[in-house]
Amino acid sequence: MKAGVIGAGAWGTALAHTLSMDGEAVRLWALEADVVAAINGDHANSAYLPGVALNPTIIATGVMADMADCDMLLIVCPAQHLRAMVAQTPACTPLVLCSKGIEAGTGLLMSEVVAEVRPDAPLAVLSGPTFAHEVAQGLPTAITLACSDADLARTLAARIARPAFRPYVSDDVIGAEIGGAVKNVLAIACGIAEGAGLGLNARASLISRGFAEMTRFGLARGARAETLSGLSGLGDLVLTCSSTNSRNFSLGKGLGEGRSAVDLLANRRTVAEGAFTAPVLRDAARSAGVEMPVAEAVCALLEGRAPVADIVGALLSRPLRPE
Ligand SMILES: NC(=O)C1=CN([C@@H]2O[C@H](COP(=O)(O)OP(=O)(O)OC[C@H]3O[C@@H](n4cnc5c(N)ncnc54)[C@H](O)[C@@H]3O)[C@@H](O)[C@H]2O)C=CC1
Ligand SMILES: O=C(CO)COP(=O)(O)O
Repeated sequence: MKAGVIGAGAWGTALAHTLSMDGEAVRLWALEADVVAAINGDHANSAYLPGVALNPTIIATGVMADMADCDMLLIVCPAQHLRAMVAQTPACTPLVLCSKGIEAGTGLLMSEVVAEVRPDAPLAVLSGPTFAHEVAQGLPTAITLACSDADLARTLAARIARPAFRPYVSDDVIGAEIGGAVKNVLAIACGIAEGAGLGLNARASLISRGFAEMTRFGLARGARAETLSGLSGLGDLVLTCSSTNSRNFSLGKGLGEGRSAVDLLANRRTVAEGAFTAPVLRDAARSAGVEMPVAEAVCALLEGRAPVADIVGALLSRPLRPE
């Protein structure tokens, strides 16, 4: 049996590379024929993960039926495509959800989408501080593997763990998902602060107040506080809010410099999930009665409703309140 990865963007490719490091066969499904050809022919994916010599035991395919003999499937497509992708996967294989986002139109987390599309599929969530290019280089990180079935969690953790890739098991699936989805929106906010030249104090304040928003929203959705302060929440928040290696942070930086979201998002091949999650998160928070002023501010800038200075000014002039 071999591991399967659905989605050959940066993260799917890095995961396939990591899982195949000991010569294990890994099957990688890619949407684009040129990506399939490059992985099989050149052992490279210059479109999404340039500069990495991929292990030759990764076999790419564009045919979903080829994934039927995999003993687990890591789902690593953009969140807004997860419903369509999961509907095509072979039945009864454990699914490990690696996408970070909330579905537009439904407000559903990825596990909730799978529960609709594939109600019988055993599922887990893999989420944490994992820039794809670092993981692909074999640099160390730790990550949350959340699954409501403790036996399956242990089995998957053992299957996925590598010397420099260390999963910690949790049974809080919702908590792990909310951390990964919300941190992308907050990374846009920190990028905005960077682009607008607001300084490192502003960034630290945004991380801290953003984490308070993540926690309020997570608790309202049934997440546990310790999951939100763990690898998939605070861990990934700190990573993504600190570096232009993050697509979300970079998008925010462009917004902070005064460029429009339409301009920044046009014709891009890679995904900045926070741009899609932000309005869904705002609406979900409003309907749950959860205050998320930083997420609201990100939406206002993405929608081009006011200049950066006005939006920052509005955030800073909110009524004073206890921490
Ligand atoms: N890049 C990273 O460091 C990490 C990314 N993730 C998450 O993994 C997910 C995938 O991100 P990346 O691998 O970075 O993608 P990417 O930004 O490198 O590439 C875009 C991906 O979207 C796919 N795509 C485009 N149109 C599609 C469609 N209509 N249907 C299905 N797939 C389509 C492309 O084939 C490609 O695989 C996202 O949810 C992201 O938040 C999670 C952890 C780390
Ligand atoms: O999720 C990530 C790291 O854990 C990647 O972040 P970006 O999608 O912002 O690049």
